[in-house]
Amino acid sequence: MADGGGEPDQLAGERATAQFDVDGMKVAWAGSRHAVEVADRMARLVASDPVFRKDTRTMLSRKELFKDTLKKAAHAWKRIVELRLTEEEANLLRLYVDQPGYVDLHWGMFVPAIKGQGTEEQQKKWLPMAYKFQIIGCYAQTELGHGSNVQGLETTATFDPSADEFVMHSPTLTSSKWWPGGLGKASTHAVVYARLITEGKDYGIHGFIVQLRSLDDHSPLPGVTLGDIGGKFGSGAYNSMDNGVLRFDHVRIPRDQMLMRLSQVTREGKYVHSDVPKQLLYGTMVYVRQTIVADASKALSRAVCIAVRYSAIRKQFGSQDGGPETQVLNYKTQQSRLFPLLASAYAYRFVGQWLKWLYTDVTQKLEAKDYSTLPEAHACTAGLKSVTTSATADAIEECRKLCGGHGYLNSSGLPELFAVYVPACTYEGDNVQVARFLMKTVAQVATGKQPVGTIAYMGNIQHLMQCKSAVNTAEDWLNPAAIKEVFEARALRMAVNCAQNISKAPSQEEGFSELSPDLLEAAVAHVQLIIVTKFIEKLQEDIPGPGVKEQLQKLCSIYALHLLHKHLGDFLSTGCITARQGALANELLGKLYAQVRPNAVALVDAFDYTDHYLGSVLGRYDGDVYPALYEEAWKDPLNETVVPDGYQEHLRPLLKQQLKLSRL
Ligand SMILES: CCCCCCCC/C=C\CCCC(=O)SCCNC(=O)CCNC(=O)[C@H](O)C(C)(C)COP(=O)(O)OP(=O)(O)OC[C@H]1O[C@@H](n2cnc3c(N)ncnc32)[C@H](O)[C@@H]1OP(=O)(O)O
Ligand SMILES: Cc1cc2nc3c(=O)[nH]c(=O)nc-3n(C[C@H](O)[C@H](O)[C@H](O)COP(=O)(O)OP(=O)(O)OC[C@H]3O[C@@H](n4cnc5c(N)ncnc54)[C@H](O)[C@@H]3O)c2cc1C
Repeated sequence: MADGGGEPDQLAGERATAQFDVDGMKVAWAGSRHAVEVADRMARLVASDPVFRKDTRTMLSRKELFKDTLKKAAHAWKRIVELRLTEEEANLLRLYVDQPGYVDLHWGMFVPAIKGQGTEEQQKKWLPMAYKFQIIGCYAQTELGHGSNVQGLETTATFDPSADEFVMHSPTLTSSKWWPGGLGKASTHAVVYARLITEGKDYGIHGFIVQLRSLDDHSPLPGVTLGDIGGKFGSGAYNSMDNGVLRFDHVRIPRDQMLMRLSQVTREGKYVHSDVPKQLLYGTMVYVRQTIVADASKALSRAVCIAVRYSAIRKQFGSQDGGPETQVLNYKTQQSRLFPLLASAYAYRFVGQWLKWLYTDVTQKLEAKDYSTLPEAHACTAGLKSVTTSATADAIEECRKLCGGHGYLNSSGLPELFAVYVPACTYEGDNVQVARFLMKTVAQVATGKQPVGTIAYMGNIQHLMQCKSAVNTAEDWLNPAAIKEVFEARALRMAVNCAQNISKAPSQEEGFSELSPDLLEAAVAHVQLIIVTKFIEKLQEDIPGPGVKEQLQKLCSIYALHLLHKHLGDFLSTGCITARQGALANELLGKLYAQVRPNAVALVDAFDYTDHYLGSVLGRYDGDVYPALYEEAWKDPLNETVVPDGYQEHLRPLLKQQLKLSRL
């Protein structure tokens, strides 16, 4: 036992009860043995480097934090170059540095925008500079007055044939670019989205590469107004990012800085649109949404890892005679709140891996001019992004509550994790854009067209509209086919209900508007079906390691059945299950929680996170929580002096005055 009552042995005991091979689970989580090895190596590289320390980050002022972010980004780049890291290694190194900054947008959006929307010539010119950090780029789309509605953007790019240049201009206050990460202080360039005007006609939104700052002294170029938009939610957290404001006053750029893969403006000013679908303009968003889904499982698994380990250490009640108290992880309520989140972390991990595959597949098809899978990719990325981010933000907050009072301390890591994570619900849109896609599919199914991919189940409409679940015992819910059938039936029936109600409206648009809350629920049901299905499909793969597949089967059942329990109203009102079957699902959930209990700590160990990356005294691998909490407290700047600053001015006179009054 450690000094002060911490119980490091407690976690060793927990690890000893695991009924599966943790190394095997690490492989299942990471995707391959190679992925485990690289991630482990990069995590340790970061953890052992003093420049990447982050334990006092929440105590820094905004300016100190931003400078620290610049230092870490530069140091990370130095290490990447010195060690000749591969792209995979470099991405992981940045992940483990774990501090949002301009590099995220440079690699995550600026480079992909040029790759996706630039011609070969433009890529040849700009990408080598971006790859070597000779220029730093951001993605400047959102404006003060327009975020979700991209077609409503006001910034103009007017072609001037006499000079062969575009004139970039911000005509109103609301047209100021507002929010782009990295824009405020770091970026030298941006991909700017603006209305293209040529020959007096407005051709809508297009992308342009614009230099913003001097490459000599970093000052804004003439006609460019730039700055940071101000402090954001939480101490530290996303304030390491310089989200910025940008205004143009008739700034000129050469014609060839319009991204011209989708459409071109000729030397004479003629607008030409190629045969590429115009929605490819939104391709960078599809790419980044796919990465945001993968990030959801990372953020969620971190929170769950902290909450599970701490719940195994923390003891409350249970002894009337001075004997040991009960680990809070043994309480059924703690399990019923925590284990669905543990299962969700695994579910999001696997759906994220699948989404990455889907994105790669679509990209290859696009190269071959096959655009058929683009609508599905758009619907899946937008839908999964929206559902996984909002569930993850809620889950991090739930993990904080599950850690009681100590979860509210910065040293728990949870407040910062929440504050950094929660904007993911907002950026890249919070609407589940999948609903229109579903309504189109329902209409197509009615004409006899057979849907494919994630909407293939809709082709089974005859069966799914009238089937009744055959579940008769709690254990029947362990059958993946039984789960899949009710999730498919629920999603389809909700979508068909919406389509029928829309058809009764005076016009389709009015129907869409009136029914948008129902459409959102139908979209969520469809997205949850995708996540459940991808988890089930994962279990059909060869998963080596004693007991690994069995644990994943339990987690898959927990993930699906907790959704069924949470959305019981949907399943009952659409007639997919009976109230008794709902109760049986809940009965099985209780049994599954008991089976996961001895494996819980090992299941979070399989995420393979270093203490540095977790950044939490409550989630420490060794479980030595109390001495660490105690030690952390003394690091607070308030404890630098025993008597606080301000005592002489504000406390002493007050206390003296009270003394005088009491003597009266
Ligand atoms: C190393 C990697 C690290 C990466 C980590 C990076 C993290 C960085 C952190 C933060 C980054 C944040 C960046 C941003 O926030 S950038 C700004 C994002 N902005 C948005 O998300 C705006 C949201 N709005 C939308 O998405 C809009 O709905 C819209 C799609 C733009 C609407 O456009 P529009 O009005 O033209 O379109 P419609 O809705 O009418 O749709 C027309 C048809 O097009 C189809 N569609 C829409 N989008 C797409 C797409 N992306 N791909 C394919 N098809 C698309 C749509 O379904 C309609 O089809 P239909 O057949 O019905 O006509
Ligand atoms: C931390 C952070 C980083 C960002 N980084 C970038 C960046 O790098 N580059 C960039 O260009 N942008 C960036 N953004 C901007 C971001 O993409 C937008 O904030 C986002 O797209 C939402 O737009 P909005 O803020 O205008 O919200 P709004 O669209 O004003 O949304 C407000 C509310 O209205 C609802 N709403 C909007 N339209 C509809 C509709 N048609 N039907 C129903 N409800 C609707 C929304 O759901 C929401 O509830 C960032 C934002 C944040 C918070």
